[in-house]
Amino acid sequence: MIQLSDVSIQFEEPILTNVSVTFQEGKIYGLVGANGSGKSSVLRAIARLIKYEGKIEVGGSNVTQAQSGFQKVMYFEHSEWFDYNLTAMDYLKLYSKLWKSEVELKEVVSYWGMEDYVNRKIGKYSLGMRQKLLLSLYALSTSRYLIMDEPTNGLDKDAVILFKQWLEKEKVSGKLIVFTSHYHDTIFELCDAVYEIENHQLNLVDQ
Ligand SMILES: Nc1ncnc2c1ncn2[C@@H]1O[C@H](COP(=O)(O)OP(=O)(O)OP(=O)(O)O)[C@@H](O)[C@H]1O
Repeated sequence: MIQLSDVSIQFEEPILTNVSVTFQEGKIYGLVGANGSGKSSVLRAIARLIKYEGKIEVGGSNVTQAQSGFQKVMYFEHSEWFDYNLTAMDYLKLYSKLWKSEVELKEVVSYWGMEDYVNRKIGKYSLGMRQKLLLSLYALSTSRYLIMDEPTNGLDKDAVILFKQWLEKEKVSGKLIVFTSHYHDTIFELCDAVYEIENHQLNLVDQ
């Protein structure tokens, strides 16, 4: 469970004001909103990367006080976070160790079709290639809480199909997934619930 209780986020302007919502394991949640409405900020708050007021509990533990230490949620915001001098294989090995993954690296590389470039430096990848690497890090994560910012960014249609298949498998295994995307993304078909950020609130959208 991820539970936001009376959460407010504010920069120069308010982003969220006194929002309470609960996300359950084994379900997929979508988050939409206008550009700049605060979608990424909500995910960053859940991942404890920014300050907020109120309480955010992940799996029952209180994370009101941002603390370093074990990162319970899996959040890799976007492919610009990669060090372009490293290779996909460097990251796959690192995440496999960090999350004590039992998934074979070979399987992940093959699922996302990264065989041809897995040992090349990330700086030479296209946007879609970097995004497949980013998604493959989620596939290695053993976290029950997958928080994703625009996961289909840069993917071609075949890769979107792979992503949808993978996401459904993760859901069936009991994971809780929250992702943001833009209004017309077909991945919202997979969601158990979609919320829209409007007027600093999270409003449930009729699907
Ligand atoms: N670290 C920060 N300091 C100050 N303002 C910030 C910071 N991060 C985000 N903002 C502001 O908060 C607002 C929400 O930004 P955020 O990136 O969460 O929106 P978003 O809904 O994800 O946008 P987009 O759809 O364009 O990706 C924006 O006005 C942005 O300028």
